[in-house]
This record gives sequence, structure tokens and C-alpha cells, in this order.
Amino acid sequence: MLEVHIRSAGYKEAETIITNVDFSVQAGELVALIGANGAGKSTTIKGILGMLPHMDGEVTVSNYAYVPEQPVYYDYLTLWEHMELLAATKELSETWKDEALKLLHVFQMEESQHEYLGQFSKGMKQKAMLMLAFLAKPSIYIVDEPFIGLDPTAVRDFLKLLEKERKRGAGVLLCTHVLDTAERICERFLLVSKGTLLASGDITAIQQAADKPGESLLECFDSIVRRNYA
Ligand SMILES: Nc1ncnc2c1ncn2[C@@H]1O[C@H](COP(=O)(O)OP(=O)(O)OP(=O)(O)O)[C@@H](O)[C@H]1O
Repeated sequence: MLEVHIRSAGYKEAETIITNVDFSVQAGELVALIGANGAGKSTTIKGILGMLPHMDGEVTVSNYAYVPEQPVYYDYLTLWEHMELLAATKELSETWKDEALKLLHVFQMEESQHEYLGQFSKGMKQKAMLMLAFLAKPSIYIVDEPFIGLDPTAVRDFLKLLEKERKRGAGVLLCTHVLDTAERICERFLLVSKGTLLASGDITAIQQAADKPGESLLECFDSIVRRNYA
């Protein structure tokens, strides 16, 4: 699904931002990429997407959908027109319209489907990005911070859809600061600090790395990051 082997990467030749970031996401897996502000999470994602000017490493990624933290859209296309555009460029089968209507219903966006995205609120734009990703039915989802802008109902509905997609066999790489939710839903964690992968594995592996058996992901995260910055 996704194989990442980044030896070093950054924005300028003389300045390495991330070093030795190696991980994979398998079919049906939900993996959280976590780390403090400035740790290198977004840079890692840019490396995966081939958006870094300097990168020494290899990335193998199958058909993916990327949901950025900052929505990217056409100001003067409506939500429905964005969906039509996606269906045309991805050559989705005719059933895409049924899927689109279901998604509009789930995200309670039926009334806004013919409005311009440029006029949407922050959360509505984020919902639109998620709907477009779900409509594409990729084999891997790369989602950057979905929990901050969405209302609680939308978060719940997003998680339900994600679960359904995992059952279909899709893998998910989720970058987030919302560690209690990540702990509840993810089976593996990748803890990035100062541009490198400091700990990875299930909650037990993270607890071992933090030397905090039985503690929450947040406690372990705090302990590992503080130790690395001491
Ligand atoms: N476009 C850029 N040009 C140069 N340096 C950058 C650029 N974007 C990020 N950086 C630097 O790369 C480092 C890692 O930043 P990155 O955006 O990957 O962090 P992050 O873990 O995603 O943080 P946050 O949780 O705050 O979003 C930081 O030191 C940052 O200043």
C-alpha cells in the first residue's frame, strides 16, 4: 500500500529537515503519524507525495487520496461540480452519483451541494475534501489533521466511513494532534520528533519506548518528546 524509506529530505539542499523515516501502511491498517509542532509530519507527507525539492529515499504508494489540512479547491466550482470533475478525471463508474448523494447525506451537505466552495465555512470545506476523497475510493488515504475543523457529528460520521473503507481493504495514514482519538481508533503509531522516527508500533510498543507501561498515548508522547528535547 505505502512503503516509505526516506534517508534525508528537506526544502533546501543544505538543510535536512527529516532523516531516516522508514515505515509502511498495509491494506486495512489505520496508522497515526504523530509529533510535536515542527517535528516533521507535514514534511514527511510532502515527501510521500513527491512535493519536496530535495529527497534522498524511496516511496512506493498505490492509488491514494490526500486530504490536506488546508483545503485546496476551485473558488468558482460548486461542490457538485467538484464531484463531477473528480468523476471525469478519475473515470469513476456511473454509480459515482449514488455514492455522491450518500456522502452528501452523511455529511449533511445536501443543501450546499450547488454552492461555490469559495463561500463555504472552514469545516464545510474540510467536509468537501473528505467527501471527494471517499468518492475516489483510493487504496490508501493520507489525511492531514481531520479532527480540528469538523463538528463532533462530522467527526463521528467521518470515522464510521473510514472504518467501512478499512473493511474494504483501504489503508489510512492519519496525521493528527488529537491523541485521545488516535489512541482509540489507530492500531499503530509513528512518533516523529526533530525530523526522525523516534518510536513506532502499537500502544504497547509506544509505552515501552516511553517506559510508561499502561499509560495513555498522550502521556507516552509527552515523555518521549520531552526526553528528546531535553
Ligand atoms: N516550506 C518550508 N520551507 C522551509 N522549511 C520548512 C517549510 N515547511 C516547514 N519547514 C520546516 O520544517 C520543519 C518541520 O515542519 P513540518 O511542517 O513538517 O512540521 P509538522 O510536524 O507538520 O508541524 P505542525 O504540527 O506544527 O504542523 C520545521 O522546522 C519547519 O520550520
